[in-house]
Amino acid sequence: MASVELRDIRKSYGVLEVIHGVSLSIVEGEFIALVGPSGCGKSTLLRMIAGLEEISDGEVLIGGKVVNPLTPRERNIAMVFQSYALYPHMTVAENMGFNLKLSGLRKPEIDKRVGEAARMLALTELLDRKPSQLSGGQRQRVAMGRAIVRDPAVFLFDEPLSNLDAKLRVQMRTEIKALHQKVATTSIYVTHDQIEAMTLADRIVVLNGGKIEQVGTPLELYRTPANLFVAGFIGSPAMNVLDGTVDAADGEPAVRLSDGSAIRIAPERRVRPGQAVRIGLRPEHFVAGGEGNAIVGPTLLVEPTGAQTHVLFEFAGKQITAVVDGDHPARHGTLFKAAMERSQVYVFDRATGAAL
Ligand SMILES: Nc1ncnc2c1ncn2[C@@H]1O[C@H](COP(=O)(O)OP(=O)(O)OP(=O)(O)O)[C@@H](O)[C@H]1O
Repeated sequence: MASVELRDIRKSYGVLEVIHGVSLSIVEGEFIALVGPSGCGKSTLLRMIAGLEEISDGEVLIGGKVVNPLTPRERNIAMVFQSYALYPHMTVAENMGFNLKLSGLRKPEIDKRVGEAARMLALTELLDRKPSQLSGGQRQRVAMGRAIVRDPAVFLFDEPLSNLDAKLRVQMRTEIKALHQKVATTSIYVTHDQIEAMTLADRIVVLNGGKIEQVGTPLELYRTPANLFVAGFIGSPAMNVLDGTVDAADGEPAVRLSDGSAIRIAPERRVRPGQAVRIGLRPEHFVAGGEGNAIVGPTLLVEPTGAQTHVLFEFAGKQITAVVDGDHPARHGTLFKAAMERSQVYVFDRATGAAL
């Protein structure tokens, strides 16, 4: 287990800089998720920590020691990829122990470590099978087992679950979390799935265009996003965004929307009259049919998911999503009214996107 520190890391391919100075301190045993849209630099950053990609500028420290000149093997990290990269001609046990064999460990020690990891991952019964005789989830568990047996200082995961079907992803997510609770090895996990990041991580790093937008616990990012980008990225279904201008309604601070209606906002928002803003309304914060701070429009689509129903309705020329109780009687074509607490109306500067 070790701390990881990134100090003003940069990466350029030729003249093109794709990572623009990333600094981050990860404490021992922490589980960090790196999230962001495709091409934002998640994998590049992870590969630089792993030593698989040269660092153009800045320093990576593992356990307080600068590792820039070290090879991946010397960094004592283990990486789990999306493709399991198992050797097809070897058994599960041989796959898991292969790296230990390469590093000269004796057979009794290898067997002991493989046995322990197999127990932890429920692979004991499968140790004599070949990868072709395993399901996708089992293969991914073997790939994790191969990482665990090395007892590395840091685990790096690059979208390890993206080849699995939806149900298995959820199951494996739980297993990874349980595993981290057992072994508590410092982990850095790249995903573009914000639910995966929210459920697994102690802290999430939101990357955009090679820069960090915000670092925080899952709930910090959900409740107090630093800007519109983070607000739109964290939370599912995504936050609804409407343009407006800061005004007052009945003497209270409000945002006037394009259709002329006013949505009241919390008095502590740092806004000035006339300021061009965007408000953010989370689908799950709406109260269907509620009075007061509400928007109304025709229902376009009703999507039952079981416990909850997603209602898409039109307001001010935009499609708005509301999450309501599964038994809500919303119907296509009827008017849908959605109210919200003023404390739950997020406000962002329209020019900079910064939370106000
Ligand atoms: N070998 C390379 N040469 C030039 N540009 C590259 C190279 N590898 C990656 N890039 C660029 O660097 C940027 C970051 O890529 P990276 O693969 O790290 O993104 P990512 O966030 O992991 O994306 P995804 O979620 O799609 O895997 C992208 O703009 C990509 O086009």
